[in-house]
Amino acid sequence: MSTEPLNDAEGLTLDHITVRFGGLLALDDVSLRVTPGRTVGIIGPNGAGKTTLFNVICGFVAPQSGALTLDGKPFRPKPHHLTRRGIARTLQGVGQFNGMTVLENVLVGARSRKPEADAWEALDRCGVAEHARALPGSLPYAKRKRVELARALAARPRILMLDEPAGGLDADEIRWLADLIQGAETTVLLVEHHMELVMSVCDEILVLDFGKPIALGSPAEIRTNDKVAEAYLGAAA
Ligand SMILES: Nc1ncnc2c1ncn2[C@@H]1O[C@H](COP(=O)(O)OP(=O)(O)OP(=O)(O)O)[C@@H](O)[C@H]1O
Repeated sequence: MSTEPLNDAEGLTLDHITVRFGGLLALDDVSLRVTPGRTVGIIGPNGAGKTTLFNVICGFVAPQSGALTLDGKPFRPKPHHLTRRGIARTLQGVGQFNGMTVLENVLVGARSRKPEADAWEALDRCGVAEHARALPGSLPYAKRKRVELARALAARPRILMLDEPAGGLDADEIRWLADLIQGAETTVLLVEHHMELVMSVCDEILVLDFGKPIALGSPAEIRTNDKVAEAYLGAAA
């Protein structure tokens, strides 16, 4: 894996990121370039550092060393500025405000001068427009996951970060999700345990193990990588 300094190309780069929580090395010198339009998977066993990596990109966790760039410029992410910078993230689970309707929840994500139009378009795209006036808590789990996706899409992000979007979904819903990701006209960062989904939608996959990047490559390369088999796929088998 390359340890060359990353140049100032378009897109998001993480350059030698290290995060420690006390004595625990959660991310150990992780570099990644996310080129616009690509779908990049981040996989690894439980505790490998995937969520921490997402939290660094979102500004929830500040790395002890390393740097990020966005479109070639230094990027010091702040959670409340993310959508303004073109980044939207779904949360694990469903994470909605229960006192608000589905539409109101999705409007929280919308940022343009026409938030209603963006919210309705996102609801439509996720197949949940008919539930716009419902309270999220009245919907089945899979529909609530779609609402969570719609909330992120309503921001019209350039970079869509999906945190375990397949968790708790059945095979039909996962197929629908795969189609949505493949049809997305944005860069997608995907943290996911569902290997079939990751392998089918990603252009490139970063594998972490105990915070260390152990492989970076196409799905075919990752499938046949011995270190990955040992660290992750073997463990899941
Ligand atoms: N705020 C924190 N304080 C202390 N330790 C933390 C904190 N956040 C994460 N960790 C630890 O850092 C390591 C990486 O955690 P992280 O949640 O990033 O892993 P993950 O790959 O997302 O795991 P999972 O697949 O289970 O979600 C784990 O050992 C975790 O316990």
